Amino acid sequence: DPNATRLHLLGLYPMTGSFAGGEAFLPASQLAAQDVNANPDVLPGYQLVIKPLDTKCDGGTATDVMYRELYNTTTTKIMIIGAGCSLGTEPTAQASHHWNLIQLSYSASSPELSNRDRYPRFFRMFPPESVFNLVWLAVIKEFKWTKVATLHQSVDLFSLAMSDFQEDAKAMGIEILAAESFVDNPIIQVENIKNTGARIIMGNFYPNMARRVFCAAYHHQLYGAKYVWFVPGWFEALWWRKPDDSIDCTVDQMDEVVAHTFQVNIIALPTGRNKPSKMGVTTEVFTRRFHDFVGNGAELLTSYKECALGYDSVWAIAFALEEAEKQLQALDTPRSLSDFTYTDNVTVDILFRILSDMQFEGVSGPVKFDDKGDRICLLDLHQIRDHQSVLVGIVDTTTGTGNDLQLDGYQPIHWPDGVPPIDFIRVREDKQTIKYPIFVTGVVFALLGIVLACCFLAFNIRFRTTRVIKMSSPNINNLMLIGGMLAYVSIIFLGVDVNIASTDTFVFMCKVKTWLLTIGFSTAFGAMFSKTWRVHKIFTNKTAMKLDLQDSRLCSFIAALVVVDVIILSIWTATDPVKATKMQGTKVVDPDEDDIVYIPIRMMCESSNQTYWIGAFYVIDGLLLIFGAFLAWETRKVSIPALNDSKYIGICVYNILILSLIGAPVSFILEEQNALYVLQAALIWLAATLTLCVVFIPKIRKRNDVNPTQSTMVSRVAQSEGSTSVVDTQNEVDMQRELQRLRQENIRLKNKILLGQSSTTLD
Ligand SMILES: NCCCC(=O)O
Repeated sequence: DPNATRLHLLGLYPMTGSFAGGEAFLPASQLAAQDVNANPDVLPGYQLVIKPLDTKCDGGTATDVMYRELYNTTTTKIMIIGAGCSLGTEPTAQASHHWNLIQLSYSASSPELSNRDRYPRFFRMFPPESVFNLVWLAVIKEFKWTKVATLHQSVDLFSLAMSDFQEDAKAMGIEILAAESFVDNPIIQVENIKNTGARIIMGNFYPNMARRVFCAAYHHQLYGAKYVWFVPGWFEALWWRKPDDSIDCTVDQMDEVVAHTFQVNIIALPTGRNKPSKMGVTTEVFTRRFHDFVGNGAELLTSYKECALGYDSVWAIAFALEEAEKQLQALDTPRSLSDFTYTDNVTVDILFRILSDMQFEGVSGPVKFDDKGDRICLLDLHQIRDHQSVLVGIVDTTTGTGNDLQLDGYQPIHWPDGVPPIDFIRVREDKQTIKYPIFVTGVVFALLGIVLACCFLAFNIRFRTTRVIKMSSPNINNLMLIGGMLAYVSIIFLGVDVNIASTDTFVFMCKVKTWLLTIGFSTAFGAMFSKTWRVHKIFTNKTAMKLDLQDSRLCSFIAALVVVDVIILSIWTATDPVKATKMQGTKVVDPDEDDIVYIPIRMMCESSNQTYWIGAFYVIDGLLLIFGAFLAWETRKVSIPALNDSKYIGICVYNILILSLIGAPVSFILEEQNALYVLQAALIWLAATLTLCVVFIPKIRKRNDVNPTQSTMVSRVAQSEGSTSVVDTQNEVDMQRELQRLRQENIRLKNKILLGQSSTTLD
């Protein structure tokens, strides 16, 4: 109608950017405007004109183009249609109501846009993205999955939808194994998901980011029959095949990785629906007309089925304007749409009420907005197969009857393995116990050690009156051997685990082992060092007095060490008793079946503060070793091999230090029970055996040696030991007397000199 008044709509369409749906929504809107204008019964006397602007799916651009259009042009816009992309819709819808403009988006789906306080004049033909959670949850429920991971792009559209999903999933008892988000590079997040072992992954991102996600999934092997991916369904067709310089995956690789991915969308073009819309257009007719209207209509419609929402949006606007015109005419002071200005809050209120109550049959199905201005609609579930998106089920959210997934009557879901994959790798406990042959070997070595110690003991007793053995303090040597035997016995107790004993017996054995090892160490090294202490005392003695360093004195020293051990062990046992605890090792994936992961479980006997108790023993025994090393150093010049063990003590301390330095850190790292037992048993056995051999073998070899030049010292030590049986030859007695006489003479002369000096001074 050439006389018709033009009603200008400001159209915001994303023609490029993350979501370039404008290329389909714009022609669909223009087709609708053409149909409205051609229909004399709709909005008579008016003609709809859309002024399309490209938002580039970008908030800044959308705001800029809208402001310019509203400020700089002479034509007043009566409404805004768009934007198509939430990034452009949120800032424009937050501002447009200040011009008293109703804004109706055909596809923006950010849940943020449901906020009536921030977007008071906003409606949309598309539901909020979080609605798709209903389908996700329905599928999860259908296949009895209980563990999922989520991955989303950090923008309101996806963040809000995903946090709603996580809340609803948790309420349903579904565990979120990972909740990852990214800005523009999802590689680390994809790897994190892989590491959690998740198999069901819910993804929310724009199609350009989806390509990056799936390319990363390809590189991290997070795809295939064992994985299920969900992504939005409003991506353009074949979105994964679009040329994209930001990814390093070939088209074939992308085909492989997206196969069997699920996509969820609204049902924008219900198939087989012959019910004509209010405009008298069936889905089929719309499809045909769209093909005719646009050159590449078929391709566009395949890419963006939701463009039917662009068509219905313009019709909704036309119906609202038509009704508003009637209501404006009926006002006390009649007016019309052509009188609209940006300060007119009457018209906008009328339009708002009309749209809020609107209900009509569109080509996309029933059109109705809820109290937040969101579209209520049917949802569908598609699966990508052979580069096609195949409809496999629907969820009807319009009836409020439970939101169950309806799979009957649709293409069956294809599972590459024939069955739905499991939602998480199966975790099995791998009880780690010490193997019998290893334990038996430990027992045999321990017994061999005990036999060796018994042989040394027998030798010590048999030759206790022999000069060399007598000089080396046989009683104290016997204590050293007993200490060694306790250490050997501890090897047997160390190998008793829950495989061969009850848990109570295991805990008891564990305690006994600690007692044996601690007391054995103190006894053996206490004995060794006490002997050296005596040698040190004798050779640093500056007086002629006879030293009281009999064996009983040395035994008291050893007993004191043992008593300290017993006190600490008793307090430990009483206040912080060891208990059997299950220790989990590092998970190991079954090499033949990567759905199964084994967790090594070790039965450990531990107490809460055992680090401190063990630390106390490390300090005490460390000090003992330092003391021993000091004595060995101090007595290094005593040239009586039979008497002085300092060289051997040095070797023993060195052995213990080396074995401890190797053993302690390796024991912390080792998780495998058998390897740990072998290591600990071998270290105890080596420490005991080396110590006993280093001390006793030289004595066996030299048991018949007698060096007359050392007999005076021999005598002196023997005296200190309170012995009377060995050194009472006349020669030695004479030498002893002579030495004593010379010492006394020496002291007398020294005193005389000192007295002489004093009298001189006095003079
Ligand atoms: N319905 C999807 C459009 C994308 C967006 O809201 O940004």
